[in-house]
Amino acid sequence: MQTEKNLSNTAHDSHVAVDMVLDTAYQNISEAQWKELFSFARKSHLPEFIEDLLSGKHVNLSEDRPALHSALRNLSKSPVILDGQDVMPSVIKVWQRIDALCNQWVGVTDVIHIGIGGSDFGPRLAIEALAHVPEIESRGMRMHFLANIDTAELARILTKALPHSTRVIIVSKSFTTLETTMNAKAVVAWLKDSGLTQRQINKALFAVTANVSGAKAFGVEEEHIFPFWDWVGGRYSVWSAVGLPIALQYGFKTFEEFLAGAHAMDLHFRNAPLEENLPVIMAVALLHQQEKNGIKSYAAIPYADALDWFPKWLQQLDMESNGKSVGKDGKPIKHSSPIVFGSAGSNAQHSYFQLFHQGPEVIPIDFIAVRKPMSDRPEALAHHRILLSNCLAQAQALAHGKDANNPNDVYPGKRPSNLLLLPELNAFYLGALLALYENRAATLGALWNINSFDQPGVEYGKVLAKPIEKALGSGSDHVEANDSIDVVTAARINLLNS
Ligand SMILES: O=P(O)(O)OC[C@H]1O[C@H](O)[C@H](O)[C@@H](O)[C@@H]1O
Repeated sequence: MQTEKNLSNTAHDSHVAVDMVLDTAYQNISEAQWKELFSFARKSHLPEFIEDLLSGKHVNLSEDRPALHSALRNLSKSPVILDGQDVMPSVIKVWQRIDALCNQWVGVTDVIHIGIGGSDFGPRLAIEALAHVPEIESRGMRMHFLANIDTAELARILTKALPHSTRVIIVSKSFTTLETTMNAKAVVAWLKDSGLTQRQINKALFAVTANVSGAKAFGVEEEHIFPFWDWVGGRYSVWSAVGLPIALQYGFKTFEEFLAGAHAMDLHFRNAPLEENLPVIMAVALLHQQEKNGIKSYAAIPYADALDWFPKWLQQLDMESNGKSVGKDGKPIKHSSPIVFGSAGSNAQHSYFQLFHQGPEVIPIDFIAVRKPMSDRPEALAHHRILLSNCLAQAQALAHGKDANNPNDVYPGKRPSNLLLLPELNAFYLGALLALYENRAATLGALWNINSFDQPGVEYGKVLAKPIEKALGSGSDHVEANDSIDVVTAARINLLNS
């Protein structure tokens, strides 16, 4: 079996960092091409960018601030200077408060975590991912995540939660996100309707935010507010008190391990030469596929059911960070984020893998596998072996393809993929995995000349929703088009109001 390149492993095919193996053999990139890619990265001043990012320079140019989420997992506590001041004392203070809170919550049956986007995906993913790790003891609270403004999610939660032993955490960097504040009001009303006194409600209500005055104005007591800072992007915020559910459910030590894995990955990102640097290798490989195959999308398929939320978290990370058409200088750019999608394997094989194998487009894939089964029961070992063999088989089939007389049976092959192998799934390696992808997104942004830390494109729709909501609220089915509502939308409003 051969692809373009002889598929015997070359120097750039297999790398280890933080005990994770990245195998790029099926990327089909020659030695000379790798060299060129790393040389391009150097010409693009990537090493300087990495240093600027991790040392607190204002890499978020449009908002004139740093993107210092790495400080939130800096367990070495070494000073991180931002505009002349060490941020670590305030970070450490929040860690201490999280730790203390874990000990205070006794008899809590339900936690309702209200937040959306970056205030939701990270903790939701971590709670799911660590739920079945045998070494991690869960405190057994029902951890409910409430994001959607659609009341279906709210209703589902409120039928299960026991109001007198529920705690509510409102998580919003801005504390102005409509979905979150409305859901929070609805949950407070439910507590009231369930007979809780104002004092009991105050006791139940907590907030995590960069807008402390906003949370206070909402009615959260100051000592129940866990702050984070404007230099932490929402989609990079799970390392802050946004990750509170991880500590509350699995203990502060587990939360620390999660941070430790991410910190280890940051150290690797900062210190490893580009040629051995996992986030960089993954980024330049994607760049190569954009140049060579004009790829427009890529998939992340974790062969671990516990990581089913990972692709959703990754979608926001990659597409909100790098889904842009102009560079830092405001000029059009050649490449930006492909469409990202994925879900747990082997389920995904039974859904959209047909397109990977025989569709007209080349879609690079990150196969993410875990070496250690989630349990050592005999049936778990057998299941795990089948899971891994499927993962390996899919990558091989995609790389080599298959000839046949019947065109229907032809697999074109040369479909690139990475294998990322975690030694086991625990808090440490989950942290390392997320930080790997965060650093990869930042690297891609740097190579594409994109500011990965703002998201101006999400605002316009929110602005337009306001007059539309007003028109829907009017109940009139004679709404006319105006400056903010066009003819099509006016007709749709009239349809809904009729
Ligand atoms: O945390 P919040 O301020 O409530 O923001 C929640 C989300 O809102 C917007 O959709 C932003 O695009 C996201 O980046 C953010 O994560």
